[in-house]
Amino acid sequence: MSGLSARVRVARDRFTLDVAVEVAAGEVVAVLGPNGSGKSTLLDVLAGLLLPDHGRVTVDDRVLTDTATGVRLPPARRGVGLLAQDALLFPHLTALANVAFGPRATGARRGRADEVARHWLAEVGAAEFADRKPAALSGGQAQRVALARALAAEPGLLLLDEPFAALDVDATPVLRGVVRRVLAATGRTALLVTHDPLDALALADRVLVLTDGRVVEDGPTRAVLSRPRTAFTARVAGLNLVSGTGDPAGLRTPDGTLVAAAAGPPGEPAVAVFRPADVAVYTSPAQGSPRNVFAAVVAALEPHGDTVRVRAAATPGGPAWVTGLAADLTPAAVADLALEPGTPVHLSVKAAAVAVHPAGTAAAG
Ligand SMILES: Nc1ncnc2c1ncn2[C@@H]1O[C@H](COP(=O)(O)OP(=O)(O)OP(=O)(O)O)[C@@H](O)[C@H]1O
Repeated sequence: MSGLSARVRVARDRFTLDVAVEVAAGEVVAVLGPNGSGKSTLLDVLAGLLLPDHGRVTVDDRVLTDTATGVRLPPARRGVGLLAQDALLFPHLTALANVAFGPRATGARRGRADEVARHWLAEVGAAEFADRKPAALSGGQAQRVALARALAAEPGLLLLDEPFAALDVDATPVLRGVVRRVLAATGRTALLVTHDPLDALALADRVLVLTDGRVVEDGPTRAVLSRPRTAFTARVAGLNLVSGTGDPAGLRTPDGTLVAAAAGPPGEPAVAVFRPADVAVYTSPAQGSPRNVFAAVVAALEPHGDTVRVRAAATPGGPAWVTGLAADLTPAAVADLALEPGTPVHLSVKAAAVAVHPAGTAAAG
């Protein structure tokens, strides 16, 4: 098929990556996953830096790796471009020469290579930096040049490995906008590894979630992030998620707790999802309209924009699914309640704020 088709198995002592990944021509797929889930291992295999134990990787029907037939094209001959966290430009070359390097290496004459480089520098809004060396570029400017360099090689597959992770907060949205525009304009097939759900929402058509070397979620970006099936996806999407079984009154957890909500799919695996902003925190049990109240202890207090995100942990002997739930409070409320790690609390969320979705078998994550 055109685009990327990869079946990859890499076995290590305590970790096995075993995935099949298809990215249609022109599609952008984001790969999310906890630390150690295998994202870098997957990218290394696609880039040709790591030979899988078993696997086959094709881009636009060209075989790049095939362990069955012994094919292993080296990184430079795969037609796979990489934009990493750091720009990794040649320090002694100008931005123009950095971008022209790829076309030169594949045989273009100097004048033609410079022309191609100027085109791509203009595409990423970096034309004015053409004569500067990397030391005279900001992080965001250097990343633009690195993106131009990756695109100048006309890669059949573009790998974006946490491309904004090393940038200032101000530079990230600007570069994200540049990447978005360029991906749309050039129709590149791309795989994006990121920790930021905003990157996935802004750039990717589809999201894959890796956990322990397996794909546990795969679907359109918005659907996966707004209807997460695993606790990890819910966490990155900034949502609370509780797994259990659908019930006419909401969701029943394995320990028998009812999470009240509009009806769930009766008897089927399901997840209850609610936003941290909809969770109230009390130091004594709350009363009132139909609401859920879960006993917990404060695990951590994290700054989160204008609010404080209260991370909860299970009470001793209490149900484990409470661990990781989040509530967003104002700093004043945190002070009023005298919350600190270890404080026993009650988390309260109205049934109307809880959505129950059918879940795949990965719901326990
Ligand atoms: N060179 C290596 N040799 C042995 N084990 C490794 C090596 N590189 C990674 N691992 C292990 O393989 C597993 C997957 O690691 P990988 O770096 O692919 O995860 P990741 O999802 O990219 O994580 P992160 O988000 O932290 O970058 C981990 O258990 C890791 O400790």
